[in-house]
Amino acid sequence: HFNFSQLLDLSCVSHMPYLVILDASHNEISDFFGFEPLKNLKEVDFSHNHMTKMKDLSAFSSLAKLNLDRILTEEYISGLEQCCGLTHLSLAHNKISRISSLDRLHITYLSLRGNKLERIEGLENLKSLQVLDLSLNQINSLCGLENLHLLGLINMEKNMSSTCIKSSEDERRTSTDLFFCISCDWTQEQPDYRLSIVFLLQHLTVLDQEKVTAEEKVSSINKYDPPLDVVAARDHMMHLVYEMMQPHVLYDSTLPSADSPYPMLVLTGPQCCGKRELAHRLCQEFCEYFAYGICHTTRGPYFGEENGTDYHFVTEEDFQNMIHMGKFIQTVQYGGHSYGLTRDAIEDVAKEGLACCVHMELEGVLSLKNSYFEPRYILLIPTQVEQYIGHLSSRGFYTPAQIDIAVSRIELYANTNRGRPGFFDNIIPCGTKSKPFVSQCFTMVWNYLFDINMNPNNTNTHIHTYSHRVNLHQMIYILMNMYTYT
Ligand SMILES: Nc1ncnc2c1ncn2[C@@H]1O[C@H](COP(=O)(O)OP(=O)(O)OP(=O)(O)O)[C@@H](O)[C@H]1O
Repeated sequence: HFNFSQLLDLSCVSHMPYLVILDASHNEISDFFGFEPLKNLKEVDFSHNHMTKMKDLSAFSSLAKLNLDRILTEEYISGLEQCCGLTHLSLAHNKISRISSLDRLHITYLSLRGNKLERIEGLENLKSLQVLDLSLNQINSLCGLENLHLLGLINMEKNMSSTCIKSSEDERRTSTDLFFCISCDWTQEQPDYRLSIVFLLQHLTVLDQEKVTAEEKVSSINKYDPPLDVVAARDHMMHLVYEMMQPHVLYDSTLPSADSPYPMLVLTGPQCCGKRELAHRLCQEFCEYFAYGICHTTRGPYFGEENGTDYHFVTEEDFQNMIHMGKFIQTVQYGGHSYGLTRDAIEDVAKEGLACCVHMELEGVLSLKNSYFEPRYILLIPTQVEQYIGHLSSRGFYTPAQIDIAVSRIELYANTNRGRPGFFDNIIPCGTKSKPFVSQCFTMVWNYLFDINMNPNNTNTHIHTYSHRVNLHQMIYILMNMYTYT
């Protein structure tokens, strides 16, 4: 183990074939002349020297650790790609503006601190990389690190302050896309600085020399890609708080009584699976039991839609005002628009002595499940994807991207049903080849109810003798169960 000082050349060590560790740091070495590669050399520290030209390193194939910090030269990485045993490489405080020729190495530790890097490139194939120091550069994006799954320690201190990544409207964010769509500022004073990096590099254990805590990991996920339950809990909490800030109003028709909650039916499933049409038809055909709960939306009406029938169409500003006035029970963002169900919409139906029937996406269901309402939930799930795509396309409203989102959400519903038994009270698989979704579902519902009401021999007629709420519950119960038998 040699340590020199004021050394000018390395010829003296060329004749030490068994040398394993060479520390030639902090000298005056400016060239490699006369230094022949040593077969057993494992660790070399050439840092803090004055080389203007680096020797071709291709002959140093046995090297495992190489320190080339502060050697003040620009073109020194030559033949590094041949050092296939290299695991630790330090190139700090040089003038590197581009990373190259490292991609075939199995490096686990890499320091590029204090260089002139503006972007991270050439590291994407360093799959074994565990520790990376990129501090003191001018980097403004983490793009290029997204596939380094073993990266546990990173130092990004003192990089350029600029907004690196623009936010995206696209809801289908893959983890790679997220590298582009999280808006973060690299100044460490920014509150989101750590969270955004911890989120993007989820295997990190140390960031900027500070341990990444479990709390930070959870907060970063909740911030940038929150699970649906978290979104729903926040939505519920927000509406609850705004409602509490308003003068107290007693919604007597929808308050749960001691023995039974207000009866409500929620049809859920991916966009355009037929739930809206089915809800309307149920409310028309069984108008003595159900009425449609009209949601609010900020999207514009499609051709043929009427304000106050399909939705209350409102501006984003009005929608926000309604949120602040504590009007909503739940709201969701879907396809870039806001949708929400107000307490008044349900109360209007309840005042007529009817059960409220609404349709909504899964996020709405999750939020509603946090409230004191206890609806029954029916999931309508397309079983034939091609037919479902055809159905979406034939409406002519949706872009291919919107169709892709709707189709991908079939899996979300199926997974929720698989993973949470009892989450949906019933499931209607829709989409046989011969009949469109809604007619098929409706015919099943209608025939069954018609049979109960009209057939004098039917023992189920006792539903009419119960109290009104119980009747309504019974009706919903029947709806739930008939699919189990058909
Ligand atoms: N209050 C709400 N909460 C959650 N989801 C809602 C709410 N109101 C509507 N939705 C859902 O938002 C999605 C988009 O609604 P929109 O009316 O724009 O869709 P659509 O293309 O007409 O499809 P659909 O026929 O399913 O309504 C639909 O799946 C709808 O059920």
